[in-house]
Amino acid sequence: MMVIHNLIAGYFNRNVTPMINGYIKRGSILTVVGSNGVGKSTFLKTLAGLLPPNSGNLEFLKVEKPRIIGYLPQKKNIDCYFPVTVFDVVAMGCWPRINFLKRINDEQKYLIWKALKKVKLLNLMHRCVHSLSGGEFQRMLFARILVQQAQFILLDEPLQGIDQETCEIFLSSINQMSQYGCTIVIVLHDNQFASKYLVYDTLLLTQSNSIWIKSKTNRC
Ligand SMILES: Nc1ncnc2c1ncn2[C@@H]1O[C@H](COP(=O)(O)OP(=O)(O)OP(=O)(O)O)[C@@H](O)[C@H]1O
Repeated sequence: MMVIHNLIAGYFNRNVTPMINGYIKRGSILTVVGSNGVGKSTFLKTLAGLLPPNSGNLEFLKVEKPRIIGYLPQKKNIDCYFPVTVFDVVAMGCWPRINFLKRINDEQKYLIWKALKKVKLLNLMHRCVHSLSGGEFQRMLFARILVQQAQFILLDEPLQGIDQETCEIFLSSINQMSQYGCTIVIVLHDNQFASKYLVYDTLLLTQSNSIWIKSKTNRC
């Protein structure tokens, strides 16, 4: 379980989010919603450890501290012109598990292949990432998450620019990962669609307040 205590996320000394208190149970799904600019991505980056909290703290119960955190950023935060292929980007999901000097083994290659198949990108695996469409790019990032097999997964608008069929594939994979015990936090603009596939709690952020809405289903 992650405990969030009096957390204010922001940049340098500029506070962005309101004060947030709550906890995220292992194996649960939390959606983060709110209007543009309210601090959803900033909150996610703070959970990922990419930004230090401006105040308050985040704490994992010791036994549950995840070794690997999976993070799917928004496309605008990624350099799409870096000369790498789709396979290379998805293979980065293996990096936390392999020695820097070692090559990817057959088991890991199979994992990458399975992830690319799941998101329907097998035919584009040797393409340079700068030539992908927005939706293909998002599918590639999701495949990397699948390969990572992290216990704590943070997804920043994973459904952005994705067609309905692919949304269903993503949401059912997210569901499966949570059933295997992964804890998942997802920033969404519209969580109505997701509610058809997932059972989740919601953190609603406003300029002045944060409201933690518990799921009606008692899942944990
Ligand atoms: N690197 C940064 N440095 C300073 N301020 C930033 C930085 N990134 C974002 N901000 C500001 O922080 C605020 C919250 O941004 P954030 O991206 O977290 O909002 P959001 O709720 O995810 O918005 P959206 O729904 O538009 O994606 C905005 O006012 C934004 O301009």
